[in-house]
Amino acid sequence: MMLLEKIAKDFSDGRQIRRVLFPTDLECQAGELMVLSGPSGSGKTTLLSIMGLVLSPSEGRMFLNDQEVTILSDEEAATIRLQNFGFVFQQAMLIDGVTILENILLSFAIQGSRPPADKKKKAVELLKTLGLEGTANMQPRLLSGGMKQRASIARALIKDPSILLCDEPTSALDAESGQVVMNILKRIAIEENRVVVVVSHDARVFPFADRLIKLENGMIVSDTRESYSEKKAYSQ
Ligand SMILES: Nc1ncnc2c1ncn2[C@@H]1O[C@H](COP(=O)(O)OP(=O)(O)OP(=O)(O)O)[C@@H](O)[C@H]1O
Repeated sequence: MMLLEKIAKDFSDGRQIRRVLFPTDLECQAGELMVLSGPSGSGKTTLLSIMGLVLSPSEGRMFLNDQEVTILSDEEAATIRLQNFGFVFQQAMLIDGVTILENILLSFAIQGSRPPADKKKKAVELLKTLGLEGTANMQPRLLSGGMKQRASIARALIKDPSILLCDEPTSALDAESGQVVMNILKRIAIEENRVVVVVSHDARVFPFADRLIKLENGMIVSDTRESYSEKKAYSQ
């Protein structure tokens, strides 16, 4: 589904060029939860940003459903991104002053179009599946951190993306809310057959991983696909 071939990234500070991601091969499959872990500065967010077509690699090729996306113009890449990707961040980043439902449908407003009626229905259904029934007309400030994060997952899923990329989705949450969020992300991967990639340095999310990848100094140092899910779940 998503294939990275020798993807590398260099950053320049104007004087020096520094390689922060060394040539990386990676294939991401639908139907499993992939966790990218590693110490601070190891290149997790850089890799996730390249996967989400937010950042261009310095070298290598990337394919999405057999289409090479590394040769696309910025505009074409943006279209592919809108069609295929959903993003969840450390902070839910909901807009205050508008309701949860309006937050979920915001991308349609940004594009200048009215949300189609079926999307409103879908947003309400998503809220229900995510345990947020009854919150559609509430303001974000009335929700707990965990509820806000679940609303941000609904926002990411409204366009039915085949790939969901999450950067530290539990690190602002308490253990219990983090567990709820990880269970949801795992279900989204397995039952809805999507690619779900979670960047986290939090060992408590590792038991949820179907595939656990560790990065160190811009390199994948381990890639394990074993039944972490049967091990101890997210706990204190
Ligand atoms: N825009 C940029 N310009 C220059 N250097 C950058 C830029 N973005 C990231 N870096 C550097 O690239 C390296 C990898 O950063 P990255 O954010 O991918 O690591 P990370 O593993 O996600 O870290 P953390 O867990 O702290 O978020 C770091 O040394 C960082 O300073």
